[in-house]
Amino acid sequence: MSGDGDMVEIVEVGPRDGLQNETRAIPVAEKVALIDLLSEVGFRRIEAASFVSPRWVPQMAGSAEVMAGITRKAGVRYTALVPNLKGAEAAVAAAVDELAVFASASEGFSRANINASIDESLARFGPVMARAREAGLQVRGYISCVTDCPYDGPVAPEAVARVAAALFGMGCFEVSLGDTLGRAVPERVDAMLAAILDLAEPGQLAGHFHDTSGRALENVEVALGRGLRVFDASVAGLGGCPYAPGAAGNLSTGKLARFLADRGFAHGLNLELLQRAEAMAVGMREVRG
Ligand SMILES: CC(C)(COP(=O)([O-])OP(=O)([O-])OC[C@H]1O[C@@H](n2cnc3c(N)ncnc32)[C@H](O)[C@@H]1OP(=O)([O-])[O-])[C@@H](O)C(=O)NCCC(=O)NCCSC(=O)C[C@@](C)(O)CC(=O)[O-]
Repeated sequence: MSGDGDMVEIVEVGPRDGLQNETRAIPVAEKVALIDLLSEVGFRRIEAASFVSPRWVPQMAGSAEVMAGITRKAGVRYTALVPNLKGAEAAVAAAVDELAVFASASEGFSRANINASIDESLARFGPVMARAREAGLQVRGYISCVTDCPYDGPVAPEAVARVAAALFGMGCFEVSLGDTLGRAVPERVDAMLAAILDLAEPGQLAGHFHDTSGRALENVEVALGRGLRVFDASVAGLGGCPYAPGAAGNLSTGKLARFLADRGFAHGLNLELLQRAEAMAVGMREVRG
């Protein structure tokens, strides 16, 4: 398809979704340096942190220090993931610009990732939404395992639609649809999107594809065809998920930007600066083994 100059927003999630999966702790100063460089690239949103239990995801401990250390660039929103009110309080105290809550379309992953059923997790988000409203912050919703779950197998589009309806119902301004395992095939992504688009506009959705099977760009293509214009990606393809065994990195930001440009979409990123950030991210991964 041809983009005819249409703008697509790439949300950079590497500092969170990428670095959360590295095997050894990365010093705050390195995270800050990466985010500061990414801030120059042209992103409107950078997912910089997550306020989750450090026992569950030790790699994200120090998120408050990261937020305090970065040099905020005008026009960039620095966002953070929160699983509950405790996380929301910490994120608000750290002056994040946008929150993200995360649920799963499958019970197995929900239990493994946040020690709660899907309904329990949704119930926890009520107080998060109230706190966000009080702080004047918008909240993004994530749904994991939108086609496949590492524990439960294939996931029905209706299961994803049910969680999406709940997230929109509580006030999320956008829902990001996550192929957590990176094994989604375009046909099933299309069927899933068809179900969600019965209850939401394309402009309320984002695509979040991991690239385990190397088909993330095909899935982006399907989503572009369905009208989506926001996609998450990770610098140098950092990433995975600590609670999704076998999941490889996120779709690489550079790969996505080139793919979009080739199809006539605008993305607003400075590719030279992105390459510098990619080199830094690759260096962080190599140094950390
Ligand atoms: C949800 C919990 C906390 C439940 O974990 P739990 O053990 O059931 O929670 P709990 O309420 O019993 O609390 C246990 C301890 O954690 C503390 N705690 C409780 N909440 C927080 C908090 N917010 N921040 C800091 N600490 C917290 C709490 O205070 C307590 O501390 P203790 O008294 O024992 O010292 C835990 O399971 C958790 O943090 N899970 C996060 C898992 C995670 O971050 N996974 C990766 C992100 S999701 C993802 O990557 C997918 C996505 C979004 O990218 C999209 C896709 O690709 O699919």
